Amino acid sequence: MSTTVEKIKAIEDEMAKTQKNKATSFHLGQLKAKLAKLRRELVTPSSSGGGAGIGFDCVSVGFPSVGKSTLLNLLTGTHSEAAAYEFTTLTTVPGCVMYNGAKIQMLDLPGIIQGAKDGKGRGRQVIAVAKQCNLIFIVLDVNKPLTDKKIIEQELEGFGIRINKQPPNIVFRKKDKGGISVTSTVPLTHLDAEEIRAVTTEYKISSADIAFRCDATVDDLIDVIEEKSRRYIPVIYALNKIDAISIEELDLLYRIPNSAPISSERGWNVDELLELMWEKLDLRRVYTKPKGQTPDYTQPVVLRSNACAVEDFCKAIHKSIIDSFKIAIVYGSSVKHQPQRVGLSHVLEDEDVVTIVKK
Ligand SMILES: Nc1nc2c(ncn2[C@@H]2O[C@H](COP(=O)(O)OP(=O)(O)OP(=O)(O)O)[C@@H](O)[C@H]2O)c(=O)[nH]1
Ligand SMILES: [K+]
Ligand SMILES: [Mg+2]
Repeated sequence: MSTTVEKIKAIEDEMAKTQKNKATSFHLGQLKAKLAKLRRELVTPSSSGGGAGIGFDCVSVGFPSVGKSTLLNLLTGTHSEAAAYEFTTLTTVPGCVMYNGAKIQMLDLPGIIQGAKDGKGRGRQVIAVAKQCNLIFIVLDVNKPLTDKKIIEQELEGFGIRINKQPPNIVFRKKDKGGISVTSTVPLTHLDAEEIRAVTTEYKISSADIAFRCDATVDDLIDVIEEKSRRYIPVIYALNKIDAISIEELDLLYRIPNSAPISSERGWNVDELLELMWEKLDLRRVYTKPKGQTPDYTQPVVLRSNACAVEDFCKAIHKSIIDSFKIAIVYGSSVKHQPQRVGLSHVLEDEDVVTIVKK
C-alpha cells in the first residue's frame, strides 16, 4: 500500500503529463477531485495538538530566515530568537500588538519548506496553525527570487487555505434523487459538462442541484464540495529586507497587490504594514457605556465584521448577559437616531457605544 503522500505524488505526475482538451476533461476533473480528497486526508489534524493557533489574529509564514521573527519582535516587542541561520525558530512564539485600541495577537512560526503541504519537514503543523488564524503575513525576502511567493501560496492552497478570495458563488444542493441538474447565470468558459460529471462521480454524488453564479473553474467546484475543509483567509505580503535593495527595485515591488515593502531590521514602513493589517482584519471596536456613566474608551470589545451583532457583543462580555438582556441603547454610525434602542440582532459598527439594559 502506498502512503497518502505517494498517492498525491502519483496523481500530480499524472496531471502534469495530461494535456487539457475535450477528450481528457473527465480524466483531469477526476484527478483533481481525487487530489483534493487525498489532501484533506493528509491535513485533517489529529486529535492531539493543532489547536494552538485558535484565538490568534495574525501569523507569519515564510521560508527560513526571511525575517519572520525579526518582524514579530519589532511589531510586538516580544523576544523571539532571530539569527542568520535557518530554522532558528522551532516552536510557535506568541506576541501581541496594540493597534487602534485593539489588542491583536500574533504568532511567530518556524520556517516552512517547499513540499510542506505534502508532509515535508514540520511544515504541516505550521500551516495547520496558520489555517486557524484570521490573517496571514506571508513574509518574503526581497533579495530572493519572487518565485518564492508562488511556492508559499501553493503550499497554503494545498492545505485548503484560500488567500484573498471569497468562496466561489456556487450553490450546491445535494438531493436524494433526480440526477445532477446544472444551471448557470453566467457563461461557463472554464468548465465543461464532463469535468462536472467527473467531480460529482468521484464524490459519489448522484443527485444534486448545482447553480453557478460565477464563471467557475473545476477547482472552484471542488472547493464548494469540500467547503468544510476550506478556509478563506486574507493575506498580506510583507516584502522584507528592503534596506538591501535599490530604489529602482523598490519601485517594482510596489506593484504587488496586498503587499507592504518593509525592513524589519530597520523598522522601515511598519506603519503601512499595520494599516493594511487593520484593514484586512476588519475589526469593530465597540465601547461599553454603563448606564448613567461615561463610555469606557480604554477597553473596547473587539468584534469581527462577520459576528458583530449586539448578541455577539453581549457574548463577548459574558455569556450570561443574554439571559437578562432587555434592550441595548446604541450611539454611533450603526444607528439613525442618537441614541437608538435596538435588539440582539442589530449589527454594530466600528466605534459604536453600547449600553445594555437588563430585564
Ligand atoms: N538586511 C536585513 N536583514 C534582516 C531583516 N530582517 C531580518 N534580517 C536578518 O535575517 C536573518 C534571519 O532573521 P530571522 O528573523 O531569524 O528570520 P526567520 O524568518 O524568523 O527565520 P527562521 O526562524 O529560521 O525561519 C537575521 O540575520 C536577521 O538579522 C531586514 O529587514 N533587513
Ligand atoms: K533565521
Ligand atoms: Mg524565526
